[in-house]
Amino acid sequence: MVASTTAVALAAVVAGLTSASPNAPRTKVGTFSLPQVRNPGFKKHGPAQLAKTYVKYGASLPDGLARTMATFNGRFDKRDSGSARASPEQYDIQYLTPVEIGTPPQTLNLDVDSGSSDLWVFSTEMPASSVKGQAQYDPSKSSTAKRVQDATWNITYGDNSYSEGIVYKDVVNVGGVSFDAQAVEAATAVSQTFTTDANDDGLLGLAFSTINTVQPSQEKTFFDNVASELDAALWTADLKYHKSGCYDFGVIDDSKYTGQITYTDVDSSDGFWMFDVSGYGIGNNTFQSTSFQGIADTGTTLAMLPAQVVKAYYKQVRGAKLDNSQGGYVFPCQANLPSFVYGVGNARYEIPGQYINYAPVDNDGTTCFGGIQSDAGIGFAILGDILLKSAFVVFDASENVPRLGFAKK
Ligand SMILES: O=C(c1ccc(-c2ccco2)nc1O)N(Cc1ccccn1)C1CC1
Repeated sequence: MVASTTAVALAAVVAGLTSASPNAPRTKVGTFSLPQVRNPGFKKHGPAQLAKTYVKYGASLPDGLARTMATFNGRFDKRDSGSARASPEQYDIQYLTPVEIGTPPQTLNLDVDSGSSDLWVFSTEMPASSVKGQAQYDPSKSSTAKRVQDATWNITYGDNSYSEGIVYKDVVNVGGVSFDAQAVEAATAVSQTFTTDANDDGLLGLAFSTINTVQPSQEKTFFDNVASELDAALWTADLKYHKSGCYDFGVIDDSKYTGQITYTDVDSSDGFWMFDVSGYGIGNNTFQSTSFQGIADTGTTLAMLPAQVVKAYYKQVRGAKLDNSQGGYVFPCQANLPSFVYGVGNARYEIPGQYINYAPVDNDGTTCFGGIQSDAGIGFAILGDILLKSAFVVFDASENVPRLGFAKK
């Protein structure tokens, strides 16, 4: 998570889930074929398959089988998937997604962040002076909130923003997918960068639970808690340039991308969705097959790439310069920016030059800040929103080795 400067958010509207009415008139369809696709989330389970057969033919379950199924406390009940809107703040600094917490539900707009693993929220447990317009989680108004005694958390992000607090377990619903004992990390203090972002009510971390900061007992991310109930243990990000996108859970919506999804293995040993970028290209110049490690981070606004790559990019931009007072490369706002191509395996994905003109740094819009900046000092590249919004991205934890999928759209 590293948002950058000023932010004015759009009100987030929950993307309603629609489904065809079961009583819709049946039209004669003649013949149709349903290509069989492997369900990536299918888990072989003999008793469940046998139980489904008994239920399908209306037979009652034999006692032993009924007991076996009962031990799975509904784990084999209706499978699940969900969809939640991701609304951009000004300059797409970050995307906010409505999340319902507690009973009755309290809706907070959270920054879905694949670069961190804490679900933390502005709360009534923090001083009023730190709250400037954000919605606050009030556990005293939730009949299902339970304090996790002696649990605390604190997290510092790459832009030196930080937050800390205490922990409750409560019901959390994201786009229709619900978990009834999610660790909700109620802030007791946040840095000024969070206080000044009036529309961001907290973060929903979707990196790996190994870097969750709750102590003394680490907590699981929302995704890790619901993964076993989803039709497939994956979620997808369809972020867009200057308009609302969508996070889906448990399903790959084939209407949201074109062509094939290219998958690449993830090294989650640092807790991030880290993978190998296979190379890069600038505009129509030859693709450079020089690979580097990067993480897919929906919570970081910009694309932080190896210094040599960034230098080569801005060499193609007349008037571009590294301005340390601004904290990175700037250029004349009228500059005609080349596109940037990144490789995943043999696939190539293009970021239009327009996406790389991030925002003006001055009031008269003369000088603009680049959407591609150097990853110097971080230790790996960060493929943030500037880059992710040019693709449909699958965060897939359905197999032993997690993987990322990228597709054009
Ligand atoms: O802000 C974070 C970030 C996220 C989570 C944690 C963390 C510490 C403990 C648990 O999670 N620490 C970070 O620093 N960026 C982005 C970034 C950008 C620029 C410089 C450094 N980083 C992590 C994803 C890479």
